[in-house]
Amino acid sequence: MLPFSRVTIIGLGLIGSSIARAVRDYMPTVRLTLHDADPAVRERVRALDLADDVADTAGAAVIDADLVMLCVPVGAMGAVAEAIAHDLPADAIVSDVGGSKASVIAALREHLPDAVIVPGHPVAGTEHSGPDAGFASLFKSRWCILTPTPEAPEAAVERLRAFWQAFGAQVEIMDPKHHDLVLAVTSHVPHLIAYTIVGTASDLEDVTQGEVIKFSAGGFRDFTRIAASDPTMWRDVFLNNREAVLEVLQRLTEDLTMLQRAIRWGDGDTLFDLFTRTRAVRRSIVEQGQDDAAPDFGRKH
Ligand SMILES: NC(=O)c1ccc[n+]([C@@H]2O[C@H](COP(=O)([O-])OP(=O)(O)OC[C@H]3O[C@@H](n4cnc5c(N)ncnc54)[C@H](O)[C@@H]3O)[C@@H](O)[C@H]2O)c1
Ligand SMILES: O=C(O)C(=O)C[C@]1(C(=O)O)C=C[C@@H](O)C=C1
Repeated sequence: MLPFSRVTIIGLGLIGSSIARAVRDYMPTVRLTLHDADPAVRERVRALDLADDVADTAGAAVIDADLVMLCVPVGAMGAVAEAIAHDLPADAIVSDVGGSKASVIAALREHLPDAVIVPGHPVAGTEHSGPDAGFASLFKSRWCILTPTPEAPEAAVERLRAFWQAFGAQVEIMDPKHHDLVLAVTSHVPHLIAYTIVGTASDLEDVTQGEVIKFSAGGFRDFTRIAASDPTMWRDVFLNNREAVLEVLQRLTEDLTMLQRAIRWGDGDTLFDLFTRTRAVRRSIVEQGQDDAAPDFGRKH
């Protein structure tokens, strides 16, 4: 049995269009309605034939939905919730895919005080954005974290679990604040480091007359992939997960200072011990089959 029969997706970039494609592939009988605030995106989505209907307003998109999935940048979640509040059916479940959770939950709750809300976050993505970047297999063998509020009925959480599992995702339930701390460590601060190192190298390019970019080796290239990620999405993530990101950054700064001291004083043991420990972390990830660094992240299979 399908968990939902009338799905609406709002926001049709990488994640929204990937979910639309996955619904088409894995749940072909579901009635799928889409909406994006950008008329050019709506036009493109119509041309790609991703849905039964592409609505011009958020309200019209949700009118008969049993699942409404919000796939906009986290800073826009509140505005979308406000835009659908009047037309949302009383028995519809509202979910989202935002990369931070506590502030999104507060924004959704403010505008939809009586709705059933089951927030989520598929931990899967690429550095690309827009409706052409999506692909149906994006969520296969990846985690999707659900962060339901205490008042969310268990049956609603289970329907969301079934929805993501149908796309091949593994579902984990987590407290929203804990989610925000974990993702600050595993995703948000790593992105900030990539943005920083690529920015610094680009500034240094003037000094080295282009050689930093020209002779960039594999390590730097890997950072440039991450640093090409969508500026709006990531601006919103940092503004909306401020506390957890600042906490992790404080710890990182202390560790960097410790490494700086080790290099200054020729303390090779400290460097060697750290690099040995981090190599073991990488090897255990690979052994657990979670290494997806090798494939092309822009893959469309
Ligand atoms: N990109 C990733 O790797 C990734 C992974 C997991 C979760 N997420 C989350 O998914 C969400 C979307 O990210 P994305 O990568 O698909 O972004 P994207 O830039 O590819 O697409 C976002 C879309 O939302 C639309 N939009 C913006 N404001 C809107 C509004 N008020 N009403 C309707 N549409 C609006 C934009 O026009 C755009 O088409 C974000 O919350 C992000 O944190 C992203
Ligand atoms: O692989 C990438 O390009 C990603 O950045 C994906 C990634 C991540 O950091 O793992 C990015 C943001 C998300 O909210 C979830 C997944």
